[in-house]
Amino acid sequence: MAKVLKGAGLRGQVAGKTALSTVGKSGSGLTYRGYDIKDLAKQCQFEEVAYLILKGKLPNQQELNEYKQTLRSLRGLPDALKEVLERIPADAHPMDVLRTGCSMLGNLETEESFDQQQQATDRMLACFPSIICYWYRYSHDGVRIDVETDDDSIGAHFLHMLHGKKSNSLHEQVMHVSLILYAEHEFNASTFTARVCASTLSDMHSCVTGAIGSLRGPLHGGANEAAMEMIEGFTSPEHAEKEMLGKLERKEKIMGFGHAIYSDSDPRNEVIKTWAKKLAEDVGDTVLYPVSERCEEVMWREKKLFCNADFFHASAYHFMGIPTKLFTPIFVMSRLTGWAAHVMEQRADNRIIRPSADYNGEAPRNVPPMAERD
Ligand SMILES: CC(=O)SCCNC(=O)CCNC(=O)[C@H](O)C(C)(C)COP(=O)(O)OP(=O)(O)OC[C@H]1O[C@@H](n2cnc3c(N)ncnc32)[C@H](O)[C@@H]1OP(=O)(O)O
Ligand SMILES: O=C([O-])CC(=O)C(=O)O
Repeated sequence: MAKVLKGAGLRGQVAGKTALSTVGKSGSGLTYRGYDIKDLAKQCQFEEVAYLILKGKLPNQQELNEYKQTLRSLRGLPDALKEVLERIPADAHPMDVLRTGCSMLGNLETEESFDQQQQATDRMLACFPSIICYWYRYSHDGVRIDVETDDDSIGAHFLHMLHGKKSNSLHEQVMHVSLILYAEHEFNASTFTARVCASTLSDMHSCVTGAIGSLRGPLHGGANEAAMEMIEGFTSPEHAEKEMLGKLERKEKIMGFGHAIYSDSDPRNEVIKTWAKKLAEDVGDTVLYPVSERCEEVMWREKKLFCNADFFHASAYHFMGIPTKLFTPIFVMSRLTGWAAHVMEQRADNRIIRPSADYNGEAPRNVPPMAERD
């Protein structure tokens, strides 16, 4: 494990301006364009929030209907992309599949000028669920699914393709909430990756491909999968408590806890936790939810570490029958809105992002001839 230097990781340094969200400001916790995340999760569908983040205002009913219709019309996949997906093995990680899928789409439907940035974004928003599920169902079940469903929302489209049947209204609602919660989060690692890429005046697909790679890691989006792998190994709250104490004793990192910006809670946790509880009741769970709650109690009691957005997402997704390895790709389906909006914001007022390094290597020296080297 690398040694963590004080002040490392650009912590606390302002790296640019954004009008998209505030994270960890006192009072409201997390806002998208001034709206509190809790109000958005209670009152809106994901497509409304995507519209807000990308276009700067909440849509009226007609604008929302038209936007959803546009997204529905963009769900299909080109044959060349399907061929690539069919060649990726079943044991590949779906984040790698999505990274390749995004990059391939950029070859087939290249963003030729920045005038096409909204179009390129809408296309990815509409077809990323198709990419994930087409590959997953082909490589795991051997079926070539129809990705052009008439489902109303992105979340329902995803669940329909994954399970081969329409989702129920509870699950569709949870998908709206989850996708809203994950949509945008200021200068997190994957968004910053996208902005650095955008600052070179690169294309939208390159920015998003890089961001997918950053989100994949367990210290960022990959934590929801790592949290699931941990909690499903616990058979009871008592067992969870014993194991968690052991992990803390051994100074192991516990995925789904802690945050680089929030200091005492992540406002998204309270929201997704409520829905995880509803889903637990819906499926009659008596283990996973109580185990998750006990993990939360132990971490707070022992270390004052709180659940971040990822922890209760794990059990919520699990109760909806979503395979663990598809958890982080769902994060992508949502965060794409934030990434693309940041790329647009960067392009609108750009200077190449190029920080300086504090050199701590060798002093200047001569290149020795080959015969004199060790
Ligand atoms: C949607 C998202 O991306 S949310 C983040 C998802 N990631 C995770 O859940 C991974 C687990 N969490 C972590 O690794 C970290 O908390 C991060 C990466 C989120 C933030 O990292 P940092 O800002 O460097 O953490 P921070 O400086 O607050 O850590 C303070 C101390 O708490 C410890 N700590 C922080 N998180 C954890 C954790 N999850 N488990 C155990 N200890 C932890 C650190 O080791 C550190 O201890 P030390 O001072 O003895 O070295
Ligand atoms: O902001 C961060 O560092 C990580 C995070 O919670 C997110 O990207 O949603």
